[in-house]
Amino acid sequence: MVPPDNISVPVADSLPFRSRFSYERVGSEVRDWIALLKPRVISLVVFTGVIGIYLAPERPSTAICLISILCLCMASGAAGAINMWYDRDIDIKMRRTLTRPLPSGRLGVEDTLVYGCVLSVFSVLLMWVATNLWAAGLLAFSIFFYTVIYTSWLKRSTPQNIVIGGAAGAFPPLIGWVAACGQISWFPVILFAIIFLWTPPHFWSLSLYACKDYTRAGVPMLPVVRGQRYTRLSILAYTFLLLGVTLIPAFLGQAGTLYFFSALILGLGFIGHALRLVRDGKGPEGLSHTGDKPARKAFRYSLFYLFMLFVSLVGDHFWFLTLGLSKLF
Ligand code: HEM
Ligand SMILES: CC(C)=CCC/C(C)=C/CC/C(C)=C/COP(=O)(O)OP(=O)(O)O
Repeated sequence: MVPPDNISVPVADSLPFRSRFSYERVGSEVRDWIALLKPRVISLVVFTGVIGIYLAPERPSTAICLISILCLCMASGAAGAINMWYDRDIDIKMRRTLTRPLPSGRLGVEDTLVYGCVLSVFSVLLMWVATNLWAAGLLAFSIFFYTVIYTSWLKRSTPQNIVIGGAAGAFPPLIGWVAACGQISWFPVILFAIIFLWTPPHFWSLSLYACKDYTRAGVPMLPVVRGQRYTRLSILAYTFLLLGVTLIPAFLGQAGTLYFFSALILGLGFIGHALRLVRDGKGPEGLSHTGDKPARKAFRYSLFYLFMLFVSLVGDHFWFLTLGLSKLF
């Protein structure tokens, strides 16, 4: 529509649509909306959920499996967006998070909250319609746990924040299992326990090299409150606990030889990284005397570890089903 002569319009608005439209701008805005979902975190979260679906005793139709995976993706992304909405005041103080869409002002604060809430509600309702009320309830609870219990309460109030808050990220295999078969058993509960115990060494490795960020933002992460040495020893303690718990499925006959040896080797590798962190903390106040490298390596290893551990569960399951080989114990 052509504006009447006596009304002045901003130059950009008076341009024809084609000149105002910029693929680059739209592209970077889409990238920002995706970044709000923490896509790389989603990839591992959803992977553990997929394994929960795969290992369940009953397998629903492919369509239901795909919808359940989509719901897990949307829910964990939505929780990530609400986390970024709530944390925008501290994200602006940390180098690692400064360039996120909200601290850098590229996306609107209210738009982000609406986006996170709409996706959350939609993912839970869709899970309910497509699978069952238990799976939808667990999905809703994990969003609540991550956004309300961890983000708005524990994260800023206690150095044990991620020990308790880690439960949120441990739910996906349980959710996948319940979505697939509508019931619960010990096996997915052990998978929950594995991710629950994996979260502290995963996060504390990162917090060792991001400690200055957390100090600046006033977030009471373990190395800020209890120091580097205590954090390094805590990582070591959790890697031992983790190794013990990962071997349980083999002892209970829920997994066999392939899984047992994979869990053992991967677990010893994690303990190795933790020991290196303890030995490395010989600088002043338990700081590393060789720089950030060992902590960065331990963090990267934590991601590789969880991925490979769940791959080995599937491999092991497949091995038994197709080759009929006997179990270890
Ligand atoms: C409350 C529990 C957890 C905390 C506090 C935590 C913390 C973090 C932090 C601070 C980062 C760095 C993110 C960044 O630089 O943007 C990160 C990265 C990551 N986390 Fe976690 N995490 C938790 C649970 C999990 C869970 C359960 C998973 C998956 C099963 C996971 C998977 C990942 C992945 C894949 C990355 C790498 C992302 C990248 O490369 O950008 N995390 N985590
Ligand atoms: C199904 C479902 C809802 C799953 C939730 C998955 C979940 C809890 C993942 C946790 C991932 C994560 C990066 C936490 C860090 O938050 P942070 O605020 O400490 O880290 P940041 O400083 O990078 O934002």
